[in-house]
Amino acid sequence: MKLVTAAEMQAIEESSVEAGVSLDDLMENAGLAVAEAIRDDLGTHAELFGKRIVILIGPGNNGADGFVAGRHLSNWGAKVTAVLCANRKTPDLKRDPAEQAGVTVEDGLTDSGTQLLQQRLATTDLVIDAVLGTGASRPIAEPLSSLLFTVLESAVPVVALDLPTGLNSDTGEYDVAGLPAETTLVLGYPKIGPALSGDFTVTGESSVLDIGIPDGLDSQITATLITADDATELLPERPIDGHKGTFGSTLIVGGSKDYLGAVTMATDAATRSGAGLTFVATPKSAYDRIGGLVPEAMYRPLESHANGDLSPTEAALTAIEMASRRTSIVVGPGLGSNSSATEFVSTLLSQLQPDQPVVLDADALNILAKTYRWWERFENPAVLTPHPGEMSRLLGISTEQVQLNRLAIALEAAEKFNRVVVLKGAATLIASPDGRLNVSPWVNSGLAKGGSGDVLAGLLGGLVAQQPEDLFEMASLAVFIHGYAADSARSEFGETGMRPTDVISRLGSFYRDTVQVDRQ
Ligand SMILES: NC(=O)C1=CN([C@@H]2O[C@H](COP(=O)(O)OP(=O)(O)OC[C@H]3O[C@@H](n4cnc5c(N)ncnc54)[C@H](O)[C@@H]3O)[C@@H](O)[C@H]2O)[C@@H](O)CC1
Ligand SMILES: [K+]
Repeated sequence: MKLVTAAEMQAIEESSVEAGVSLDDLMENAGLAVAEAIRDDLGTHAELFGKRIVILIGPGNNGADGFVAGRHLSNWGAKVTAVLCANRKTPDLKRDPAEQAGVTVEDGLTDSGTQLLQQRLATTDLVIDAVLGTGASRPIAEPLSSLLFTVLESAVPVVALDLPTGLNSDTGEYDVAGLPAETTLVLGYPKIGPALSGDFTVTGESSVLDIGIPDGLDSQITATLITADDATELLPERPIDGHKGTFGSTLIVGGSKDYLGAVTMATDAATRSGAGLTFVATPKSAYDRIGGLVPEAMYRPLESHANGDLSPTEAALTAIEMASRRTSIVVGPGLGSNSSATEFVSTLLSQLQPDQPVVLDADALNILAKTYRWWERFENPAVLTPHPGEMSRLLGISTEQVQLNRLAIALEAAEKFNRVVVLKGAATLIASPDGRLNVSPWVNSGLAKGGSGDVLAGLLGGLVAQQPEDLFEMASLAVFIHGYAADSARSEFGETGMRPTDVISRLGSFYRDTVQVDRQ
C-alpha cells in the first residue's frame, strides 16, 4: 500500500487534472465519499435522518470537502451546521450549494464563537473535522485552538476528513492543540506521517476512500507500507522436495569475551528463518562458553589472544574460509569494537568474495562509522541495520537530526553507501539505493530492548541466505516477520514483559499462518 507525502499528493492532483479529472471533480468525489462513509457507518438513510452534525470548516480545500460532504448529508435528511473556523476566500464555491441544500453556516470566529459552539455541541451527534488536511503548515493558534478544545471537551465523536487537524501529514508530528478523531476518512491515499508516528490514538480507526484519482499515477509515490499480502509474496519458496542445500546457508560472525547473548540470539533467529544451515564464527574466548548453545548451528572458534581479544589476521582467515560456500554472512552482533575487532572486520570485509551478500549490524556498524569512506573499501552487496544512534554515527549527525527526518535520512544513507539500509525504530524504514522505501506497519515498544536487533539481524541473514539476490525484499520481509512475531509475543506477555527470545520462538508463525494454513 502506497503512502503519500503532501507534496506527492499535490503532484498527483496536478497529474489528475492533466488526465482529465479536475480538482473540482476530486473535491466532489471526496465530499460524496465522506458523506457516504458516514451514512453507511450509521446504517442507512433512515438512521441518518434527523441526526445533528457539526462540520468544522477550515480555510482551504479540506474545508471545501467539508461543505460538499455537508451538502449531501443535509440532502439525505441530517441537520447540518457548518462552523467556520477560519476565514475563507471569496467566492466560496462550495458554500452556496451547501447552504441551498439546507446547511446552516455559523461563524466561529466572532467573540462569542466558542460559546455558541459549546451550546451547539450539547445537542450534536457527530462532529466532522474539515479544518486542516495536508496543507497544515504552522502551529495551531487562537481562536482555532479554543474552538478545537471546545469540541474535545464536549466528547462528541469526531470524524476527521483526510487527517485529524493538528497531525502533520509528512512527519506524523502532532500539535497538542489539535483534535483527535474516533475515525479518519482518508482521501485517495494514506498519508505517510501517521504511519511513521505509529500513534493511532490521534487518527482512531482509518479507512481510505476512493476519490476517483485516475489509475497509474501512484508511480510518483516513493513509500510503500508493507502489508501481510506483500510479505506473503516475498516469502522464499519452500519446494516440498527441497533439501538443506536448496535453502542456502548463513554464517554469523559475532560474539566476544564480554558479549555472549547477542550472537546466540542472532544464531537462534537464523535457525528459525527457513535457511538450510547456520554456521557461527565466534572468538575462542566466547566459543569456550557458548559454542554449541544453539544445537542446530555449527560453531567454530576464531583465533584469539590470551586476553580474549581476537587475533585479527588469523581470525579473518578462518572466517573467510568459513564464509566461502555460504550464501549470506552476518557480521556484528556482540563483536565489540576494540582495535582487534576493528582490524578483523576490515580484513574480513576486504577479502570476502565480492558477490557475497553481507548483513552489517551493531558493532560492525560502529566499526564502519570509524573507517574513512568505508563504503568504497569493499564491493559486497549489503544490508545495514542501524538504530538511530548507529545511523547518527554512520552519517556524522546527531540522533535528533536522524529522528526528525527519518525518511530522508534512510534514503540518503542508502544512496550514499550504495547499500540497503534498515533504519530501525517505531515503523522501521527499509531504503534501497535506487530510491525505493518500505515502511513497516509494526509499532511495538516491546521491541525497544537489548537483543531485538540481534534477532532481526539473524533472521535477515537466514532469509538472505535463501534469496541472496533480493536484499531490499528480504530486508523488508525480515522486518515484517520480526514485527509479526513481536506482535504475537506482545499479546501473550505485554510490551513490558515480552523478551527478544519470545520473539525468536514465534518467528515461524507468519509462514505458518499464511502459506501453511493455505496449503492445508
Ligand atoms: N490533493 C488532492 O488530490 C486533493 C485534496 N483534497 C483536499 O484538500 C486538502 C488539502 O487542501 P489545502 O492544500 O487547501 O490544505 P488545507 O485545507 O489542509 O489547508 C490549507 C490552508 O490552511 C492554512 N493553514 C495551515 N496551517 C494552519 C494552521 N495551523 N492554522 C490555521 N490555518 C492554517 C494555510 O494557510 C492554507 O490556507 C486535503 O487534505 C483534502 O482534504 C481533496 O479536495 C481532493 C483532492
Ligand atoms: K481534517
